[in-house]
Amino acid sequence: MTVTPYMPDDEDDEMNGYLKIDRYNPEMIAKLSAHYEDILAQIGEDPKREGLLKTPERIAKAMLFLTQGYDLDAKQILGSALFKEEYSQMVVVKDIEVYSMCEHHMLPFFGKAHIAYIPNGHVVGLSKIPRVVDVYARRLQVQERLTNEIRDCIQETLQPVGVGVVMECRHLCMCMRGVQKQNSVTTTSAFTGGFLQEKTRAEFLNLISSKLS
Ligand SMILES: Nc1nc2c(ncn2[C@@H]2O[C@H](COP(=O)(O)OP(=O)(O)OP(=O)(O)O)[C@@H](O)[C@H]2O)c(=O)[nH]1
Ligand SMILES: [Zn+2]
Repeated sequence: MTVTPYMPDDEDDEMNGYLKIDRYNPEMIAKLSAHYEDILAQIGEDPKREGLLKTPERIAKAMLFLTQGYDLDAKQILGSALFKEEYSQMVVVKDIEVYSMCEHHMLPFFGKAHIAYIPNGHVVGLSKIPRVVDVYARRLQVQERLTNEIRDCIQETLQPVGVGVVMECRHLCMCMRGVQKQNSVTTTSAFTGGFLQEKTRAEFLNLISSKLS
């Protein structure tokens, strides 16, 4: 079996050491592929039929991608782009797409994260906020822990006046199986510092509910 090693698609990633290429090494992919081949047989498929020949390897690569957060350091990523700046109002990055997998069924849950902080002498490079979301989302998760981990990472690294995180997700384990509710959305939130005050929290919630046309 030929295995193509994963390469970061962005030089910046490589330079910052975000991705440890070892995660995608051929030995690891081959080991995982063997397990998935076995699973295909166990569920009643024929792993030797043409359409499935490369499937174990594809799943192995997909799973390594979807769980790459275990090899990434969110605090290091966030801390790599802090800029001294006297801006003291709320910074909000909203509608960040989130794709994660629930730790109970390993089925996807997905939706949006809305994140705000009030700087305390430093601002962070904006792209680092969605990167932090991805680091924690690309692990086996529950939505509540994911929400708290994002909050704690920003609070501890940036030490801002406060952090607010709101997440809205659909869980496929509740849609495709089990209770089979297609439209339910779960909202979680986590706050620190200034966001524990009603006025600040209301400003954040108001900003994330407004639509840009
Ligand atoms: N709190 C929380 N629960 C989650 C999350 N993702 C999935 N779950 C729930 O985890 C629970 C696992 O419950 P179990 O009774 O052990 O598993 P189950 O028999 O598959 O449950 P059903 O989904 O009700 O069929 C289910 O209620 C899921 O809806 C999450 O992010 N947060
Ligand atoms: Zn689940």
